[in-house]
Amino acid sequence: MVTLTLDRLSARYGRRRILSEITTPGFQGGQVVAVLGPNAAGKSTLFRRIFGLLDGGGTVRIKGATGERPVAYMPQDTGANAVLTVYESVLLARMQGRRLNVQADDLAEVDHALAELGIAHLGERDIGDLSGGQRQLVGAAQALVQNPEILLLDEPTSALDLHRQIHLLSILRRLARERGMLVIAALHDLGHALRFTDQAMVLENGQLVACGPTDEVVTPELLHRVYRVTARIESCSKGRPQLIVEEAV
Ligand SMILES: Nc1ncnc2c1ncn2[C@@H]1O[C@H](COP(=O)(O)OP(=O)(O)OP(=O)(O)O)[C@@H](O)[C@H]1O
Repeated sequence: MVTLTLDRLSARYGRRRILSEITTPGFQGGQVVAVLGPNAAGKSTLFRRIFGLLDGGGTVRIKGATGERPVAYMPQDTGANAVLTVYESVLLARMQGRRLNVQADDLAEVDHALAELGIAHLGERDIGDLSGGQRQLVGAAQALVQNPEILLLDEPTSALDLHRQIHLLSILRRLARERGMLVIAALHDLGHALRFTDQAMVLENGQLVACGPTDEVVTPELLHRVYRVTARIESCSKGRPQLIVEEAV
């Protein structure tokens, strides 16, 4: 099973230090990990640093990976400059790092990802013509078809309507369990974090201020201290945690 551990991980933009010595326990395949924290806390920077797009001190330790490219990354802004159809863009993501020798199973994976995410009908559309939410789902499909062992998703639900938020997070949690994939997702919706993630790491000003099981990390005290809101957490009739936010302080 794949594990990912961060050891005193730092990152800078120019001379400005953004992340300061982030150290985590080993996150294991099969888990969904939330990366939480207010705006500008350093969540996107952390993803870029883990994916190797930024330099800095410390180590990203990946153990137990079987493939050559174990990590896939879906950035916050998936962009849409390429003149490609949705289908072509997802197929291209599938073929990353390999010669463009498309096999039947590559096409089947693309078909499956588009269908699972509910965007098969968009296959022939140019990606530049999509809505923000449609583009975000295409970004998720591009990441999923790579069959990564570790999947980094930077705010994958930020442009989605409520149904699609729940749908995507449910798929991610199921795939984590089924494939033994480690999913790490930045989320602003702490209710979703409580419902769909196993572990949470909380960043504030580039520092890791809390890390552990999500229901132990996301507490009224943390919400007050880090997010500056008063809130309470209750159980709904189905026993799921419900976050009730009262006011900004
Ligand atoms: N390319 C860049 N060059 C210089 N500074 C940057 C760059 N990208 C981000 N920053 C700065 O790094 C800090 C952390 O930004 P980052 O995007 O990692 O935060 P975030 O937690 O993802 O925020 P948000 O929730 O708003 O998306 C911010 O102060 C931001 O202004």
